[in-house]
Amino acid sequence: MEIIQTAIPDVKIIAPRVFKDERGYFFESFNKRRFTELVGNYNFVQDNQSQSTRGVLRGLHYQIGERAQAKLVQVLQGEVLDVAVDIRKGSPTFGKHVTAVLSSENKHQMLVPRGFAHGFLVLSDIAIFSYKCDNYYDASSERGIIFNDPALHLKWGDQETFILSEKDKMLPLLQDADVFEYNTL
Ligand SMILES: Cc1cn([C@H]2C[C@H](O)[C@@H](COP(=O)(O)OP(=O)(O)O[C@H]3O[C@H](C)C(=O)[C@H](O)[C@H]3O)O2)c(=O)[nH]c1=O
Repeated sequence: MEIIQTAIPDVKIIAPRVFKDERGYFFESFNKRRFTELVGNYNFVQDNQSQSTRGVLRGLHYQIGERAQAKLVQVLQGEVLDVAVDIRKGSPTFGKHVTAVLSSENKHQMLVPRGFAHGFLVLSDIAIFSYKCDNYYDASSERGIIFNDPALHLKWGDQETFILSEKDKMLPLLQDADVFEYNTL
């Protein structure tokens, strides 16, 4: 398992060690001891999975306050452009983002810490997205930021149109969104 640093120190890309043979491949998709050693001590309590078609954009989402979630995200089928935005007021990288192509091919995972908004755009016909959360879902704590907020300077590839939920179409700009205090996380 190799850890790839990103432009935001707390956001990590994890490249698992893949064993290939004539049958196919094997890799440890999560190993608590190794993960704690190389990334940090997370108590993941909930696994989520979603399936989406090409052009679907889910996000930018997060849970606020005590119900904030760190996420370890991966793609089981297909390919996505994954985005994490730092929304920790006081952070030296506030408003900055990390993007990474995650796919069933590269098997890369991204650790999205608490205090970040997260989203992804599906680049393949179908994508199955699977991720661990270190806090339970709480609908009342759900917040979001509109994916094309000009202040974020996000580049979603050459996609012209996006498929969003009605909820995601109405998300606020970062300037109007609930954010985190850097020194409370
Ligand atoms: C997130 C979540 C949702 N739900 C229910 C609530 C809705 O009735 C239904 C679909 O939820 P939603 O449209 O919010 O699903 P996504 O758009 O994939 O949301 C996720 O997408 C982005 C990329 C994220 O990072 C978040 O983890 C999460 O917000 O599942 C649950 O029952 N439990 C959950 O943990």
